[in-house]
Amino acid sequence: MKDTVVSFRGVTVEQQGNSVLSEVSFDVAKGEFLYLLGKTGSGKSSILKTMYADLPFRVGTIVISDYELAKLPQKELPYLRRKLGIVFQDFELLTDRTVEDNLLFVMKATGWKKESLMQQRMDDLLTLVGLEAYRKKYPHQLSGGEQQRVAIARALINDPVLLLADEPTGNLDPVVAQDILKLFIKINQQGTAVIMATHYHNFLKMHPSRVIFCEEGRLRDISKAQVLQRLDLGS
Ligand SMILES: Nc1ncnc2c1ncn2[C@@H]1O[C@H](COP(=O)(O)OP(=O)(O)OP(=O)(O)O)[C@@H](O)[C@H]1O
Repeated sequence: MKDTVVSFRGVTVEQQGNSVLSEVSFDVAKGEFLYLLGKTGSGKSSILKTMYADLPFRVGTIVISDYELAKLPQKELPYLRRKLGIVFQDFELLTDRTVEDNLLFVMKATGWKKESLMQQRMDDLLTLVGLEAYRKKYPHQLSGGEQQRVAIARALINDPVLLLADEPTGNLDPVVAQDILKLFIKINQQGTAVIMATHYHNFLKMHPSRVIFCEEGRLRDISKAQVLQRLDLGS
C-alpha cells in the first residue's frame, strides 16, 4: 500500500493565472493530521481547491492518492473526488432536503444502489457524528455545529483517504468549534488523513500536530516550536 496521500512537487498555485503560492513541495502521509495556517488571502483555500482539482495549475506535479492531477482525464475526476472528503466553512447542505436525503443524494450520485447498504452506511455515519436522532430534520432546524456534523458525515460517505476542511469552524462559536475539532480528531484516529485550514490557533494547543504555513507566496513546513513562537502561544 502507498503511504503518501498527497504529494506536491514544485507546484505554482494560481488564481486566474496569477501566482498565489510558488515552489510548493510537500507530502502528506496516510493517516496524518495537518493544519494549514496563514493570514487571510495567503492561499489556504487556493491550495485546497488545487488539491481537489477545482483550480487548475500549470507548473509542478501533484499526486493525490494514486491520481496524478495533471494527467487526470476529466471523466476520471469523480473517482478522485471519491477518495476525498471536503468540508467547507458554510456547510453547503441542500436546504430543501432532510439530513437523510442530503446523505442519500450524495450516495446515489456516487453510485450507491442497494437500499439496505445505504441505510446501514447512513446509520454508521450519523452515529459517528452523533446525529442519529436527526435524520428527518431539515438543515434550518439544526444548529450550526449540527449542520457541520451533517456535512462531515456527507464527506465520509465513500470512506475517503483524505479529508480536506476549509475553515470548518469559521461560522461556529468557540465551544462548538472545539467539539468539531474533536470529531475531526476521532475521524483521523480511525485512519483518515486530515488537512484543516483554520484561523483557530488554539486548536494547536488542544491537539498539537504538524503545521504548514502559507506566507509571502510560499508554503512553509514548520516545526511546532516555531509555530508556537510565531503565534505567540507560549510553550
Ligand atoms: N476566485 C478568485 N479569483 C481571483 N483571485 C482569487 C480568487 N479567490 C481568491 N483569490 C485570490 O487568491 C489569493 C489567495 O486567496 P485564498 O482564498 O486562497 O486565501 P485564504 O488564505 O484561503 O484566505 P481566507 O483565510 O480569507 O479564506 C488572494 O490574493 C485572493 O484575493
